[in-house]
Amino acid sequence: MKKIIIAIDGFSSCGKSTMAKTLARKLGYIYVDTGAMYRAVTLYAMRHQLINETGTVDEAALAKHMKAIHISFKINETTGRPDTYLNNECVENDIRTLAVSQQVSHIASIDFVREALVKQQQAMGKMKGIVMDGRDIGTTVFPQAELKIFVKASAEVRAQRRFDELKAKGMPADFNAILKNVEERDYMDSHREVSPLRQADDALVLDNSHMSIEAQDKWLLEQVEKVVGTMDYTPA
Ligand SMILES: Nc1ncnc2c1ncn2[C@@H]1O[C@H](COP(=O)(O)OP(=O)(O)O)[C@@H](O)[C@H]1O
Ligand SMILES: Nc1ccn([C@@H]2O[C@H](COP(=O)(O)OP(=O)(O)O)[C@@H](O)[C@H]2O)c(=O)n1
Repeated sequence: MKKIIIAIDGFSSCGKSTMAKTLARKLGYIYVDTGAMYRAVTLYAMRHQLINETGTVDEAALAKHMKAIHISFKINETTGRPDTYLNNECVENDIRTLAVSQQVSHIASIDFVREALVKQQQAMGKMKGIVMDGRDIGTTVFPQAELKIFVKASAEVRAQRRFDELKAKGMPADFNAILKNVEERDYMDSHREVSPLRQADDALVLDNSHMSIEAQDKWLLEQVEKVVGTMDYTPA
């Protein structure tokens, strides 16, 4: 069966990874969360004091450290989903904290960081059969992707979803702080010089503000089927 590249981009916390994971499982594709990669580099920079509280990065020092930063994904046997590893340490929860969210867009605006991660992402998609989510997948990583989706939802809806998620995990959560972070990251990600977040010209737009997870999964699968024809997949 023809394998394709599926690029899912959009604003922070709108459900990209939720839909990408489910779709990849249904199709038997590889799933890559590129946000987790930027978050892992950020965690490394924080742990090594390469970024200060206001988001100023010691770029010369970080550049030297880049070769020592190895990011990988391993399937978690309990959740069935990929966990993020930084130099062989599982950092799946550490990279999801608000502290990392508040710093990540600074790290993600640095050209040499993007260059290194984009190279790894492109290598992962060489064989196709991949669903990748992020900010620049349809524009920079895989401009040739056969299917591109751009997801949006109101900032309040997105902050509420993130708040509920952190609460459910028993992690600290403050709605106003999350909303502020979501809005600040949207701005920084859309206004940076290198690969800013923008909708690819040939992307399909999905506003899921008032859409259930089930409905968005169904919609997404329909878009895949339009591209590759009816597929033989295992329903989740
Ligand atoms: N359509 C939806 N309706 C309600 N909640 C959703 C929907 N899609 C995703 N979510 C929830 O929103 C939160 C953020 O989703 P996530 O996939 O992590 O977003 P992103 O990858 O865009 O940052 C998760 O807790 C997820 O379960
Ligand atoms: N392809 C990507 C993915 C993420 N990022 C950066 O990484 C941050 C975290 O991404 P994420 O997808 O984990 O963010 P959430 O939407 O899950 O909150 C984003 O706010 C961007 O600054 C990026 O620049 N390019």
